[in-house]
Amino acid sequence: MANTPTVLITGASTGIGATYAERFAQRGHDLVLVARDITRLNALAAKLRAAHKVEVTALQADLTAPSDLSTIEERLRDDARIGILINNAGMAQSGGILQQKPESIERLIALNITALTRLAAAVAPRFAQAGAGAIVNIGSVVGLAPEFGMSIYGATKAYVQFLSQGLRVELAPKGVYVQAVLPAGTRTEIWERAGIDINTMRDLMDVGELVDAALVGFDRREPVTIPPLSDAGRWDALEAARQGLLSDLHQAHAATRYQRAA
Ligand SMILES: NC(=O)C1=CN([C@@H]2O[C@H](COP(=O)(O)OP(=O)(O)OC[C@H]3O[C@@H](n4cnc5c(N)ncnc54)[C@H](OP(=O)(O)O)[C@@H]3O)[C@@H](O)[C@H]2O)C=CC1
Ligand SMILES: CC(=O)[C@H](N)C(=O)O
Repeated sequence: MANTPTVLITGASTGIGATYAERFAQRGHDLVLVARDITRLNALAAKLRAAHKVEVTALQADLTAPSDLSTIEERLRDDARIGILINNAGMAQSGGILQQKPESIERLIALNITALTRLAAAVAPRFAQAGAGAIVNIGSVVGLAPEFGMSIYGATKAYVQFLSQGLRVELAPKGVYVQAVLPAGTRTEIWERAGIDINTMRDLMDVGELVDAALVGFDRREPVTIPPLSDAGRWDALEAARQGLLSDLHQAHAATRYQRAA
């Protein structure tokens, strides 16, 4: 695989995805940009070609639409130049489960879970075969916090984190790098799209700062990168507690505390 492989970025028309596109173009990577708004994608592609002399392909796709998703899967399977997947496209919802309609739940899961998983699964065999490649999945700190009251969105992001950690276990021995990035609130259009007034949000991170931090983690080959977390030991402690709990599970018998007194 090339030293500067082509990067396929989903949700690249704005926000975190568009910023990844700029940063990878600055590094000299050719790009494949995916989103629904082809006008915005074409404008970004033209700007990046002119500024950085890289090849940029814009692909219009609604990743919740089965035929569009299949097209992007095919591209990931077949285009051997693509060596990095930034699985970024995602959406949020305002409110908890009592506020959601079946269609909006369906769409959220289709984009945040199904599309992200299928794209990773499409590219993984080729990367594993090549013994190289990187899959970056954008989760959220909301996936760590059921307390935030965004249960469905948070659950999709907890899934992204679990999937990323699992894929790392499966694919790292085959030379494939998998990173989960967990941003906290970041200044992008996601808030407005979810019907949340951005002016009600305090302390949002600038999107450039977020992506630059995520790329520090990428360059270090971190499994999980949490840009707003100062003390890395906090994450390590959480992981150690989880591992400790696993080692205390005994499958053959219910724990004594669940056994009825005879
Ligand atoms: N901003 C934040 O506070 C945080 C964001 N995140 C995560 O980061 C990721 C990016 O978010 P952010 O940049 O903020 O969001 P934005 O809303 O700014 O951008 C979302 C991107 O995804 C694309 N997109 C949305 N729906 C679809 C679809 N059905 N098919 C294809 N592309 C789609 C949009 O393009 P188009 O409309 O052209 O299709 C756009 O390019 C998401 O996964 C989000 O959950 C995580 C934590 C915090
Ligand atoms: C809307 C949100 O909650 C945000 N995208 C996040 O994940 O923090």
